[in-house]
Parts: sequence; structure tokens; C-alpha cells
Amino acid sequence: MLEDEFGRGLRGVRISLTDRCNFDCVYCHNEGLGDTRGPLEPQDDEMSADDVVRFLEVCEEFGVEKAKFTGGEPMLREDLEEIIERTPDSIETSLTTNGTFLPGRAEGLVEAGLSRVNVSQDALDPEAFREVTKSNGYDDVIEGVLAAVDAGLTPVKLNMVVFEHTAGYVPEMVEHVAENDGLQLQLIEYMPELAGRPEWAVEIDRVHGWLEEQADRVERREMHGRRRYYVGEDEHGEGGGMVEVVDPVGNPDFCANCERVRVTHQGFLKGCLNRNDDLRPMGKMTKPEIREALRATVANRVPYYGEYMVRDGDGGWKVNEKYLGTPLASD
Ligand SMILES: Nc1nc2c(ncn2[C@@H]2O[C@H](COP(=O)(O)OP(=O)(O)OP(=O)(O)O)[C@@H](O)[C@H]2O)c(=O)[nH]1
Ligand SMILES: C[S@@+](CC[C@H](N)C(=O)[O-])C[C@H]1O[C@@H](n2cnc3c(N)ncnc32)[C@H](O)[C@@H]1O
Ligand code: SF4
Ligand code: SF4
Repeated sequence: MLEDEFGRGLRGVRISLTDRCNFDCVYCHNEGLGDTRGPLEPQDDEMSADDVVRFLEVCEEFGVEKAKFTGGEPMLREDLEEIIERTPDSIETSLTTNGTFLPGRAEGLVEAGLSRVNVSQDALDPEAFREVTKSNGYDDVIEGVLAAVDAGLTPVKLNMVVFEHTAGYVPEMVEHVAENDGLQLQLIEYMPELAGRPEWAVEIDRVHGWLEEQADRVERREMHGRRRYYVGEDEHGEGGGMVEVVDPVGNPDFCANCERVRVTHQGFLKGCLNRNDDLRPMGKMTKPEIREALRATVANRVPYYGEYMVRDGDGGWKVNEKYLGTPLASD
């Protein structure tokens, strides 16, 4: 396994298949790549299925265990099923989607080899949903979640960004997953680093505190050291639901356990979600070139909080002087 100098191995890759999207969520960081608005038709700059598969075959050589397909909206790619089908068998595939295109395609994704899916659902109320996503897709999303559960893409994780607009809906979303088999909830701390609007953030510690009171038990996941709360279980520890908190903002522990690199829709390797100064092109490269680019990306990865960003003495964060103006070790 490839490893960086902080002892973080490379276990997973997150591949953005497009930056196009049929929603316009007010909080969207688009995996660090700017605006999702624009034409919905396929664009020439997107990696082809061949490019993605060639990269995944190199990942297999290095023992990468998991691939996450994301975007933009990855289901706008008509060749998503083909990409999943051609992913090497040793790599587990999952998808993060807004869910609108799952009805009618969920079973095909299973047949292609997809293991599970995360669906973004920020509220159980159509009006609140419309306000956050700037779309009328609520019914399609609900139908999409059901289609995913029926097709066996379980556990289906509902992704909810917790910020000013949605914080009030947390209790009912927790109840919703506790009452419905096959669903789990992922509460994602609002990340202002790329999206701006820091005033929308809510204190994630208050969410942890509330969940601790509700939970029958709490576990820590190896990935990012994320906490998982189990709620509504019966006396035998069965039933109920699982709620995972994704709390990366200003969290050095989260970054210390981050074992993934990203790929942009244009085929650039990216060592950290929050940085765009470490991109390495890979799109049309040969396998030996991809191997070298991947080695270099991993070798140059540094934990964002706690290493690239350090405390500024006023309770905030500043770029570690060590990395100011340092050209990336090449390639
Ligand atoms: N800063 C940061 N945020 C992350 C990271 N991983 C996930 N997130 C946040 O969590 C969101 C949802 O992640 P998902 O794509 O659903 O998947 P995941 O939670 O990483 O993976 P699984 O739980 O294994 O499905 C991302 O879009 C980010 O906002 C990470 O490594 N760093
Ligand atoms: C960028 S979207 C791409 C996949 C797909 N379109 C979707 O919405 O699921 C991936 C995830 O990032 C989350 N996300 C987007 N912007 C965010 C932000 N500023 N803070 C925290 N999470 C964010 C979304 O809620 C979604 O779950
Ligand atoms: S659906 Fe996903 S990619 Fe599209 S705007 Fe919302 S968070 Fe961003
Ligand atoms: S180093 Fe930290 S901020 Fe960067 S991708 Fe990993 S967990 Fe996210």
C-alpha cells in the first residue's frame, strides 16, 4: 500500500465523474471545484470511461480497497454502469448521489456491481428541501431512496448537511432512519472552507452532545475516526438506526485518519478536498505515468488541519509557513 510520511495509507479513491448537476444546493462545495451550474449535457473535458478504468486498474495494483463515485451529479453520466462494471473486482464501489435518477436505474447499478449508495436528503419536508436544493426534486429523491433499498444497495446512507437551514430537522431525520430498515444517517458538518458563508455553520459539538443523550451505544469508525451513534435499539441490541457524524472542520484527528485521494472530473489527482494547489494531471496518461502521478500525489499529501493549517494563536487557523511558496516536490 502507498503511504504518506504521516503514516496514512492509500485505501480509497473518490472520483468525481462530472461537475454538472441538476440541483443547485445553496451549500454546495462541489468537491472543491466551484460552481455546478451550467449545461447538463456531457462535456468534452470529462474523463472518459476508459480513463477512469485505466486509473482504477492502477489503483488495484497498489491495493486500493474502495472507490467512491461522486460529482456534481454522477448519475448524469450515462456510462456510470459501464464504469462500475469495468472496475476491478477487488475494489468495492459506492456512489454519492442526489438520488433523482435512482428510480429505474438502481437495479442496473446492482447488476453492474455497485455495493451501496449515499443519497443526499437534507429534510423530510418538501418546502425546506426546495429551499436548500433550489429544485423540485423532493418526490424523485424519496422514490430514489426506496428504489435503492429495494434493489439491495444497503445500507442506504442519507447525507444531511447540518447548517443553519437544516439543524432543526435533525431529530426527525434521526427518528426516520431509526424507524426504517435499510437506512442510515450521515450528518455532515457544514464546510465553509470552499463554500464560503461561515455564518451558516452550527456548532457540531452540540449535535454530538444531543446524539450522546439519545444513543444506546457509540462506536468509532476507523475512517477519519468518525463517531457512530446507535439509536432506538431494542433490549437485544437489535433494530433502530445508525447515525454517523462527519465533522472535518478544524478537526486534526479527522485529517490524521484520512486515507483517500481524489480525482477531479477532468482527470486531475488531488490530495485533499480543501486544496487545489496540489493537482496532478492524469487524464490521458499511460499506466506507468499514472503510477508515478499517484505515487507523487500520495507522497505529497499532508493532513490539512494540524499540519497544512496550524493554529494562529487567536483560536483560528493559518497556513503553516513551511508550506508557503513551496513548489510541489515533483512528479
Ligand atoms: N474535509 C473532508 N470532508 C469529507 C471527507 N470525506 C467526506 N467528507 C464530507 O462528507 C461528504 C459526504 O461524503 P460521501 O461522499 O457521502 O461519502 P463518505 O462519507 O466519505 O464515505 P462512506 O461513508 O464510506 O460512504 C463529502 O462530500 C464531504 O463534504 C474528507 O476526506 N475530508
Ligand atoms: C458535492 S455532492 C456530490 C454528489 C451528489 N450530487 C450529492 O449531492 O450527493 C457530495 C456530498 O457533499 C455534500 N456537501 C456539499 N457541499 C457541502 C458543504 N459545503 N459542506 C458539507 N457537505 C457538503 C453534499 O451534501 C453531498 O452529500
Ligand atoms: S446535488 Fe450534490 S453536486 Fe448537486 S448542487 Fe447539490 S450537493 Fe452539489
Ligand atoms: S486531509 Fe483533512 S480536509 Fe483534506 S481530504 Fe483529508 S480529511 Fe479532508
